[in-house]
Amino acid sequence: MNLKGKSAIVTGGGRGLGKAVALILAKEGVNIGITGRNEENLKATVEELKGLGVQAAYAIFSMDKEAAVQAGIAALAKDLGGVDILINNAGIGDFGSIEEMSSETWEQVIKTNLFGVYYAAKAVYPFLKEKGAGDIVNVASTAGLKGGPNMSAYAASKAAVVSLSQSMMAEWRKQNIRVITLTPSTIASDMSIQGGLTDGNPETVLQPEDFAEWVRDILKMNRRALIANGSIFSTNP
Ligand SMILES: NC(=O)c1ccc[n+]([C@@H]2O[C@H](COP(=O)([O-])OP(=O)(O)OC[C@H]3O[C@@H](n4cnc5c(N)ncnc54)[C@H](O)[C@@H]3O)[C@@H](O)[C@H]2O)c1
Ligand SMILES: O=C(O)[C@H](O)[C@@H](O)[C@H](O)[C@H](O)CO
Repeated sequence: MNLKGKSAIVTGGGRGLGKAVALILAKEGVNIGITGRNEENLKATVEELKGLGVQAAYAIFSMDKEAAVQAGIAALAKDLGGVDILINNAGIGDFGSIEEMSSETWEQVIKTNLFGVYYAAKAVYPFLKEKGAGDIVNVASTAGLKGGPNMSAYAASKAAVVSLSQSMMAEWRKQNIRVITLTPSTIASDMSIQGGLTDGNPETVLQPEDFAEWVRDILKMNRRALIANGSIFSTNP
């Protein structure tokens, strides 16, 4: 794939997975616009990107505010002279039980992770349509394929992103726009450390142990559980 000279917008590109993807694309010669909320991170990342010899710019906005997402994406498209690729990566992981998590937090997770992905794709779409080609990568999670304990809002938001991507794919294929859904498992980042899924050491993933415990509990309930392709399906006995 020759990506040299293309332009990509990476939401949540100031740290974590988004920053890693932005750097990889920049090494391929892609001009990068990153978005986020922390100006210090964004500025430092833009300098790193420029150091790789590409154009780089940032925009600050919150993914849950449609008008702000639209204005921020339009500003980056102007800075970069167009957009070819959207990496729809920004998201929050707020982990907790259904019983204890406040409904406000639940709503905020859905708004950021689902509405945010929708707002950003919708804002980028006219630029890709005009070019007659483009790529949108929506970052979901394995959590969206199966759900799990203490992640009801997060998993529901990511399941919806999987479905939303399929609708985008179906609607926009005629405009030659590819829509790709990523469903990563646990990766050491600020989000997974704060969520108690890892301890920051790339070798240590804590969450699968909880998850295995959950599977054992399902089995104890005398339900049949089938594990396939990283997903768990349980059926009533
Ligand atoms: N780390 C993992 O194990 C893992 C696994 C699967 C999927 N993911 C997904 O990968 C993506 C990146 O996560 P990460 O692990 O790098 O976490 P992270 O917390 O380091 O990065 C998240 C980024 O999203 C931005 N963001 C969050 N809420 C925002 C908002 N309201 N407005 C604007 N920007 C906002 C943050 O500023 C940050 O840059 C997320 O969508 C996450 O759900 C992560
Ligand atoms: O941040 C994430 O999205 C999480 O890491 C999930 O992907 C879990 O790791 C998954 O549910 C494994 O059981």
